[in-house]
Amino acid sequence: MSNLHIIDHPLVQHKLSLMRQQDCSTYKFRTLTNELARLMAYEATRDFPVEDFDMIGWEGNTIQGKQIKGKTVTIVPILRAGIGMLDGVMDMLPTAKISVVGLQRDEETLQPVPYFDKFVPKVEERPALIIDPMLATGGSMVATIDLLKSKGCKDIKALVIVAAPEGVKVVNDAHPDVKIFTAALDSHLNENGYIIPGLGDAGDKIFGTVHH
Ligand SMILES: O=P(O)(O)OC[C@H]1O[C@H](OP(=O)(O)OP(=O)(O)O)[C@H](O)[C@@H]1O
Ligand SMILES: O=c1cc[nH]c(=O)[nH]1
Ligand SMILES: [Mg+2]
Repeated sequence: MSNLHIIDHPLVQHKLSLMRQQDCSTYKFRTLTNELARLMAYEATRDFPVEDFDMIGWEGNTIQGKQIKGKTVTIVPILRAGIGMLDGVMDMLPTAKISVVGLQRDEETLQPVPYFDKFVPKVEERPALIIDPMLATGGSMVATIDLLKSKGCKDIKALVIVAAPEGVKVVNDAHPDVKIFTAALDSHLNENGYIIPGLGDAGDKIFGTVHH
């Protein structure tokens, strides 16, 4: 699986295991989602290009600094669950512009049903970082990448907390240029399209639309 990058940092793996536990509360799940998003954003931005620039240092002399090159990144949360990662990613990319895509997976067909999108100006000139905790069948991710490419985006990355092999293959086949960053490549999907071992329904856990 060529374009998959598993972030095996000890902090990431520790926090992910806490999220997998059955008694993880909404508060804990939400907090851990953001903590993981922060750490993973750090890794996913490792290959951002930098350029030198001249600046005035503390002595009043001209010194060389480094800055990220090109247009400011757009973060693309997939509603709802992607919102759970947004604060964490923005901690690392505080000037990012936010483009939003709303998709709801049909529980029977597992197909993503679009219900909202709003892109920032000049989205086609920006690197895009899609965020969603779950990559299951890959339908939602492919639909989001399709949308971004239809707007002219050329530099797209995906950041997911847990990925299923089925979904990684679907995304790689449809969009081999898109790098996927994940904390875990899990075993498989069950008959309802849930990732095993996975996290359960991430949107429900982040938004509290589930009973504990
Ligand atoms: O890879 P896929 O098979 O498309 O499944 C993954 C999608 O399903 C979940 O969202 P869901 O549709 O449940 O919406 P929610 O975030 O509002 O709960 C998840 O957050 C992904 O967006
Ligand atoms: O395992 C899964 C699959 C899709 N969406 C989720 O929230 N969890
Ligand atoms: Mg959900």
